[in-house]
Amino acid sequence: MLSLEALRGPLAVAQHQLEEAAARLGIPPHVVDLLREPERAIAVRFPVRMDDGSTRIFTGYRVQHSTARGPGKGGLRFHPDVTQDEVSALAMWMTWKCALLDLPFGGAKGGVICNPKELSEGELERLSRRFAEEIAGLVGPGRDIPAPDVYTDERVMGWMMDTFSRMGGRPLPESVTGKPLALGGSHGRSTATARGLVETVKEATGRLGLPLKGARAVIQGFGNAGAHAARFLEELGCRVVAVSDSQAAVGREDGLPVEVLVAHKERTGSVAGFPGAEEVRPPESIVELPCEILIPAALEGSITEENAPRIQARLVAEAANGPTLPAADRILHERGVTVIPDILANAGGVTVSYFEWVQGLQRYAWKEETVAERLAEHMREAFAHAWEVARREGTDLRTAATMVAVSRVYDALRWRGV
Ligand SMILES: NC(=O)C1=CN([C@@H]2O[C@H](COP(=O)(O)OP(=O)(O)OC[C@H]3O[C@@H](n4cnc5c(N)ncnc54)[C@H](O)[C@@H]3O)[C@@H](O)[C@H]2O)C=CC1
Ligand SMILES: O=C(O)CCC(=O)C(=O)O
Repeated sequence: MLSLEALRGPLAVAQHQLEEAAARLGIPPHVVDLLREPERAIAVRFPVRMDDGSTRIFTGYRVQHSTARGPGKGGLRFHPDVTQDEVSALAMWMTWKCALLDLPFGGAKGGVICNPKELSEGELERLSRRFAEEIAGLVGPGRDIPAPDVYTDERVMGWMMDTFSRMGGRPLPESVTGKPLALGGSHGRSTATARGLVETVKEATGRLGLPLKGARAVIQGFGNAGAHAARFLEELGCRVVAVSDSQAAVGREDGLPVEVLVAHKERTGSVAGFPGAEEVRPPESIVELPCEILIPAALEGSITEENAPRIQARLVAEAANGPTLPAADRILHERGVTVIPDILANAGGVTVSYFEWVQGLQRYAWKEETVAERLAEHMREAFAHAWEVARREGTDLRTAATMVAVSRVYDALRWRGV
């Protein structure tokens, strides 16, 4: 058994979380053994013609961790550091997230090793379409439904849906979620992760007696999840005192004006050099700044045993998947810092993806208010359930949320005869 401090790789972290929950639930060893590794995984290597006439070879993965509760569901990441180990962990977290929210999905995830910032739009389109063709045998509306994740967006989802539809010989809006509205996307999907996150922050701060008005928020990662979270927290009266992206971190004691900062990032490609803000150095130390609410919204492993003792926030809401390593989790729990775990805090994205899939199957679009109301209701219910289990079992919220999820997956496996 590895010590908590040695658990750093995403799959080892996810397996540890599973084992912790399974031990408390008394799940039989063969079921834990089954769930420790993905059900199905493919690695593909494929050529893409570049604008200069050369051909480059890319590697990508699609991993289905579990389809016990329904078709695989999960995002697709384009990033230079993607590994099969990472994608497998992300797929396992998708299984728990969908089970916790009681969505009729299993868990899956995909990734392509590439740096989309260095690709032209044409190269990105050819890469997306070719990757879609390579994984088409494994995915599909009733088997596994991709969605956006880090450095992928509605454009990429549109190209993938078009590729699947051409291959299937008919429009297949239900094959991908996070699509543009014009292709059957859902109202509210682009802001869903952040809306869901903020709903859990409201639930947690209410129970902790922490007023949101005037609360200081620090956000690591200023993309889809992080920037929208900043917007919604500002609307609730929080001061967003620091944010970071892959290039820099900036802060301002009286609060950064979020809309102006978003426009600056759109114009320059980074939050770096935002007028009137101070630079935070090194950027990763942003998680240690004084604040009430810390939102990791970038990549895995940013909260470690080294920085956890210096974290000043009272509440950590994980927009990112896997940002807190197990040794850091223990330190934060002992220090009385509440962590809303990824599988709960960022589940708004997949919840609205589920709504989008249902709308695609029904060929019937819901109104924006319907999506918003149902999302808030799902998030509040999942939060209340995890909170209640944490109190009853005397655990942190991550263990409680994972216990709820693992017991639901176990239930499905038992009824399937496993
Ligand atoms: N987009 C979605 O619906 C969902 C996203 N998530 C998770 O949220 C996290 C962020 O995803 P998105 O916002 O969708 O991606 P995105 O591609 O829109 O944004 C990622 C942001 O993180 C920043 N970043 C990258 N490396 C960084 C670093 N080392 N330090 C600080 N910032 C860094 C980038 O500059 C960018 O601003 C990921 O962990 C993802 O898995 C979770 C659930 C749903
Ligand atoms: O919307 C989805 O299907 C999945 C989003 C995702 O990848 C995640 O929740 O980590």
